[in-house]
Amino acid sequence: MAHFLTRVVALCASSLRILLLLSFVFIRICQYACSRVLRTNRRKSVSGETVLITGASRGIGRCLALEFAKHGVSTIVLWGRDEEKLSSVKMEVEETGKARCHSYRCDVGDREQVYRTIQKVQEDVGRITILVNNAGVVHGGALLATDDDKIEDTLRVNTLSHFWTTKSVLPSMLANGRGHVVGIASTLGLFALPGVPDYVTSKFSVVGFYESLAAELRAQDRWDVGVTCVCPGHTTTDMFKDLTTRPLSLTPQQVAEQTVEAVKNNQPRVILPRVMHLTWVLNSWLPSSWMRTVLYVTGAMEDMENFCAKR
Ligand SMILES: NC(=O)C1=CN([C@@H]2O[C@H](COP(=O)(O)OP(=O)(O)OC[C@H]3O[C@@H](n4cnc5c(N)ncnc54)[C@H](OP(=O)(O)O)[C@@H]3O)[C@@H](O)[C@H]2O)C=CC1
Ligand SMILES: CC1=C(/C=C/C(C)=C/C=C/C(C)=C/C=O)C(C)(C)CCC1
Repeated sequence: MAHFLTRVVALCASSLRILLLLSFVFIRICQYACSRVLRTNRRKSVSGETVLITGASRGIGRCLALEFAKHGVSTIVLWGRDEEKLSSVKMEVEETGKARCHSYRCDVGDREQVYRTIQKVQEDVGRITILVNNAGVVHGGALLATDDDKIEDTLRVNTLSHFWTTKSVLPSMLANGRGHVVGIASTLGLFALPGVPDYVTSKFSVVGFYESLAAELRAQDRWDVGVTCVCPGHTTTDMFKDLTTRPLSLTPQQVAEQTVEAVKNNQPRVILPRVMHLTWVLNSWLPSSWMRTVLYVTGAMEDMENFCAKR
């Protein structure tokens, strides 16, 4: 009898959650439709801004630099470790004839280097008005098979760097009443796949960082500094090149376009592709076995295991 009652209560709880979820989706759709019809989302221009992009020597960072140039920013500052690749991206930006471009070698995993390089940038170029924290690494490997040094490296580059760069540029943004901080997180900051525990942890932390940054600014009634956290799914760059490409995989160009669009719309969170919103909902609202089934059935679980096996 007790077992039967427990099952009934569990079923009622699940149904209630699904009902709440459907109402939430309905409200969100209405809210979106209203904002499109009434155009309440005020768009801002990025023209004349000075953008700093970390991890700009290739992949998403490179596309971001070219995309921001297309949208009329006046100056782009590129950071990375590979100076040859940085120079080549700098040339590509300059060839567009749309923005000035500077590049600096900086290992964002090294706090003192970040502080020194920011200071140099501010002396050479002036104040940064849009910061894009994009640099990232993945080592790959199950928890017990991953070296401690690699775990620390992932957290330093993927997460802690956002603290150091943001602490460096936020004071001037606040003093001037204008700015935007963007973080490139991941859908792996919303749900986990096996085999990359340090990467997943770093990305969940990045999502938390932007939530708390926005909360802190809004609590002080500061709406003049925008905060955007971008969570892309698998993107066809060097980073996850050993992962099976699927129809839902993104190109770095798509991620860059949606990121600039989100800055212009002052959007706090972007999940790409849009259908990935469902995974966030699944993961946070429904029993964990549902998400595991989706990951299993779609082959996502196996893809990541194969990716790790190639490392
Ligand atoms: N590819 C994907 O499937 C997805 C990627 N992302 C995220 O997008 C961001 C960009 O990734 P993506 O373009 O795909 O990756 P790439 O590997 O193509 O590029 C990574 C960039 O980060 C830079 N970087 C790495 N380590 C450091 C470091 N210690 N200091 C400074 N720069 C560093 C690299 O520059 P250099 O080698 O010159 O130092 C490079 O420019 C990352 O944060 C990643 O986690 C999110 C979702 C999906
Ligand atoms: C969950 C899920 C999928 C796979 C997602 C994957 C494989 C994401 C990988 C993300 C990466 C590599 C992020 C890096 O930061 C599919 C198959 C699209 C179908 C819908 C549900």
